[in-house]
Formats: sequence, structure tokens, C-alpha cells
Amino acid sequence: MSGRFIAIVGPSGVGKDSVMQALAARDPRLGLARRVITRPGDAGGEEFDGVTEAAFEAQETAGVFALSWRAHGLCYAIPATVDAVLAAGRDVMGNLSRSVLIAAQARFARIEVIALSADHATLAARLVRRGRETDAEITRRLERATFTLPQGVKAHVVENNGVLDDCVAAILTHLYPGAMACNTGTDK
Ligand SMILES: Nc1ncnc2c1ncn2[C@@H]1O[C@H](COP(=O)(O)OP(=O)(O)O)[C@@H](O)[C@H]1O
Ligand SMILES: O=P(O)(O)OC[C@H]1O[C@H](OP(=O)(O)OP(=O)(O)O)[C@H](O)[C@@H]1O
Repeated sequence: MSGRFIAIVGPSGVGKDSVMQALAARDPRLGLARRVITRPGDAGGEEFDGVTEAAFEAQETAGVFALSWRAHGLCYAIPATVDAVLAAGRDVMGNLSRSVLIAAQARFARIEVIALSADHATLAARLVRRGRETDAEITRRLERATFTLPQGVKAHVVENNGVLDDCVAAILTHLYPGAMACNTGTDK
């Protein structure tokens, strides 16, 4: 059976990248899709392929992306190389826009949507602490926090207000019910 594409979604600052990194470190069954983004390669945060807008559009036209979208004045994509990993039966996580979920459900044979949530004050404090965006950009990201999931999207909602490990454990239990999560790290 093919692997599942695990879409991790939620407002800016909710912890999508932190949760995905922790999940990948914790459980070898979970791969991580490296996104293509028109953001300077040294911006920090997640590992991604930084490209110019012209290069992005050329790749998009050439069909090398499984999914692509625009948000925050940037272009984002999940490369179609994930197909080979999924075909080999491996689950792969990707950080997606909530607006692209209907397309993602159509694109991938098996998909799970994990919608992370956290309260507004927590999001704001985390974005300031992350320091990747300007104050104006942070304000715009927070304004988008209330964006609701498109109708027809079936998501599993997981809170990330508290300890990251609790959120990670809840996701693993949902993804691999009845199975012991593989733990290659140390418990805290
Ligand atoms: N459970 C958590 N507790 C404390 N800080 C967190 C938690 N989850 C994420 N963070 C921090 O919040 C900031 C935003 O997290 P990030 O993973 O970049 O979110 P997103 O990708 O959803 O924007 C980062 O600085 C990260 O270290
Ligand atoms: O339509 P939305 O669900 O609001 O998502 C819009 C974009 O925001 C996030 O990007 P990015 O990872 O650059 O930002 P973030 O880390 O601040 O969430 C997410 O991955 C999408 O690409």
C-alpha cells in the first residue's frame, strides 16, 4: 500500500515546523517533504530550497511540483519527488497552506490532515520570539490565524498550546493507533 501524505496545517506560529521536525526525529516511519519557497535561503527556520520567483514559475510550468500555492507574498511548493517516497509505502509530512487542502486531497491517494491550534496570544508571542518576520509581517500573519478549513476537508485537530512533546505524542497516537511509536530519541 502507498504511504500517506500527512498535511500539517494551522496558523503562523502554531508550531508546524517544530512539530514536524520533532515527529521526524522521533519516528523513522515519517519522512519530511522539503519545500521550495521564494524566500532567501538563509532566512532560518525550516530547511527549504530557496529559489527566485522566475525559477519557481519555470519549475511550476514544467510540472515538477505536486502542489504549489501563494501566501504571505511568497510562492511555496511540495516537489513531486514525494510521489516516489509515497509509492515505496513511506508516510511523508508536509507543511501546507489551509487553502490548498482540497487540491491536496485530490492529488494524493492517501492523505491525513493534522490541524494544529493554539490561542492567539501564544501565536503572537511565538512569532515575535521566532524573529523571522518584521512586525508588519507578523501582524498580517496573525490576521490570517482565523482562516477556517475549506468545507469538505476532514482534519484531526491537535492543540499545541503547551509542551511540544505532548502535541507530538498525540499526533503519533492518531497516525499509528495501537502501535507503539518508534522512539529513537530520549524521553523527557
Ligand atoms: N509547544 C511549543 N512550546 C513553545 N514554543 C514552541 C512550541 N511550538 C513551537 N514553538 C516555537 O514557536 C515558534 C513558531 O514555531 P514554528 O514551528 O516556526 O511555527 P509555524 O511553522 O507553524 O509558523 C518557534 O520559535 C518555535 O520554536
Ligand atoms: O493559508 P495558510 O494556512 O494561512 O498558510 C499560508 C502559508 O503560511 C505558512 O507558511 P510559512 O511556513 O512560511 O509560515 P509560518 O511558518 O509562519 O506558518 C503555510 O505553510 C503556508 O505556506
